[in-house]
Amino acid sequence: MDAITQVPVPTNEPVHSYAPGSPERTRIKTALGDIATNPIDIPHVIGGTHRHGAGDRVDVVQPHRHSAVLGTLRNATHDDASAAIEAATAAAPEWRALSFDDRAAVLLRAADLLSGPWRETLAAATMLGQSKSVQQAEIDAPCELIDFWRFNVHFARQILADQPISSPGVWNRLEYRPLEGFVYAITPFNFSAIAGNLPTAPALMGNTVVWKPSSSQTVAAYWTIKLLEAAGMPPGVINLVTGSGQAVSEVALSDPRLAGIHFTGSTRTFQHLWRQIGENIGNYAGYPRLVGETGGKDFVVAHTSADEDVLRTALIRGAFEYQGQKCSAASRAYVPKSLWHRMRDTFTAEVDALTYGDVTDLENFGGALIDRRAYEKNVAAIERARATTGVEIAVGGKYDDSVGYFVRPTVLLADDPVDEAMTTEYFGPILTVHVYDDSAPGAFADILGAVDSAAPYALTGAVIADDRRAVEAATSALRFTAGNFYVNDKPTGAVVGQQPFGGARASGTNDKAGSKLNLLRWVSARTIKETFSPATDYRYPHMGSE
Ligand SMILES: NC(=O)c1ccc[n+]([C@@H]2O[C@H](COP(=O)([O-])OP(=O)(O)OC[C@H]3O[C@@H](n4cnc5c(N)ncnc54)[C@H](O)[C@@H]3O)[C@@H](O)[C@H]2O)c1
Ligand SMILES: N[C@@H](CCC=O)C(=O)O
Repeated sequence: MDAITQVPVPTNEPVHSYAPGSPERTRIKTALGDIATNPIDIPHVIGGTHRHGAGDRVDVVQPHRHSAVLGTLRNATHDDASAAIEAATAAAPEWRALSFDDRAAVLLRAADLLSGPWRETLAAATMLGQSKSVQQAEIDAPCELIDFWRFNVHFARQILADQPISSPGVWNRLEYRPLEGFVYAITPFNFSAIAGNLPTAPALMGNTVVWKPSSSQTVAAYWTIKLLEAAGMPPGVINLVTGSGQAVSEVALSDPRLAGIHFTGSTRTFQHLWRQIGENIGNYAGYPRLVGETGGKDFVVAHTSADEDVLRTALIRGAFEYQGQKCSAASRAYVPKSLWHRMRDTFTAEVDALTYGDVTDLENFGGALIDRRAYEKNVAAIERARATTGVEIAVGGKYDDSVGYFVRPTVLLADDPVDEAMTTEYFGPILTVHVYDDSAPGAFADILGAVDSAAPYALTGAVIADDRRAVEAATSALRFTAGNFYVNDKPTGAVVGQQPFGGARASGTNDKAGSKLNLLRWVSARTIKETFSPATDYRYPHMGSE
């Protein structure tokens, strides 16, 4: 008989320190050596078969040492895309017929494997392939992905338990069916955890998936699918196709069976996909669910009462960890003049001292930008700032791509609160500060208005203030300016189960990855009403004669 089970109560995966002398430091060095010296011929994984398609070959390199090749992928062709969709379709009946517990067990086992023997493999692949410091890789590839897998199971169980009431003689039930068709997961370069979550969240809810990771993240993506196989994920449930995704979208977006897109990446790409789907809307069996978490121009606004050390730390960690390549990274700051005068020298000296370099040297704070395109975009932003009246480079502004795609942590000062540098996502280590005159009456309220209206995004933001009235004013004035709002903290580093993550406006559909809200997008509920004493006469009592 089927039991009503309870899934394990999740807790956040502890973050290892990798301090000198720690056992994890020894283990990660071994894993880094293994991955760096064994380049992979990366296959597509379709219906459980590892196959090398006929598409162009693309090298995946270490961004901080671009001569070092970690592997070679192939751009998926139309044939590869069709095969992946067919494999997902073929696997669907058996996968959705499995009990929730059976599906959940695959992800819980994957989480345990990642917490144990697979931990350093995924962390090292993320360090080398995406140029993350060991600390940044640790909070991503093992910890956040483990949390996604464990917490999603817990939240999914809550969804299944959410049932309607029943009146006497009736039993009402909600059946949480998977979507009819396949889900297309398209994932970004910057988080291996997001890459692992986007295909697995719909799979947990009973869907089968075509997964197209970012080319730059494909080494870690490959290890993720190997890990899922080791955890018992049946063939065809998640089908990995590599490369640019152009051909995959041409096939997937014109397939009537497309049931949903689970996307994280730039606003531009998501809008492109949305437009294509709009154009094809009459051709689908239903209305594809579109879930997209996209760009940001994330802010820190400081009040006159802000603690200088708190503000400095929030700015440095928020803007320059992972070279500013988090969608949540602080990239515009509003600092009162009275405070800026006191903190400028210490702040710029600390920024100047940040070390970016080869991430295998664990003493470094950060690494390089992901690729040449990102490097050139940030170099152009710096040179534009240098040439623009009213914009000053307070610190940084240097770059060098001879070995890796390195851009120094840079702080710009912009007189104009709507200068391009205050409104455009550069996705690199550039923080623009606007210093406002806090001696004028109503200055804080005015600056909150500027924060709200400057950029089209609404992803993350922070207020730094000790005066409670300022905290309240910012929380209220910026209600729609960020989907993740922080008080006296940096705007990055959301933890699954603690700060559900996502933003609105141009930043996405705000479906909060790693929460119940996201999982609900991957089910289509059926209401079942069963009547135990059905009516046998159509006439109502009021129809009787007096
Ligand atoms: N809001 C969030 O949760 C969040 C999280 C991480 C990153 N981001 C955003 O992601 C961006 C950086 O990531 P990126 O450079 O990987 O973004 P991107 O849009 O360039 O790429 C994202 C993914 O889309 C793929 N892609 C691009 N065109 C495609 C097409 N026509 N068909 C299929 N796939 C296609 C890419 O290959 C990649 O896998 C930033 O804007 C950042 O803010 C947002
Ligand atoms: N969830 C991450 C950001 C993900 C986007 O890149 C954070 O909160 O810093």
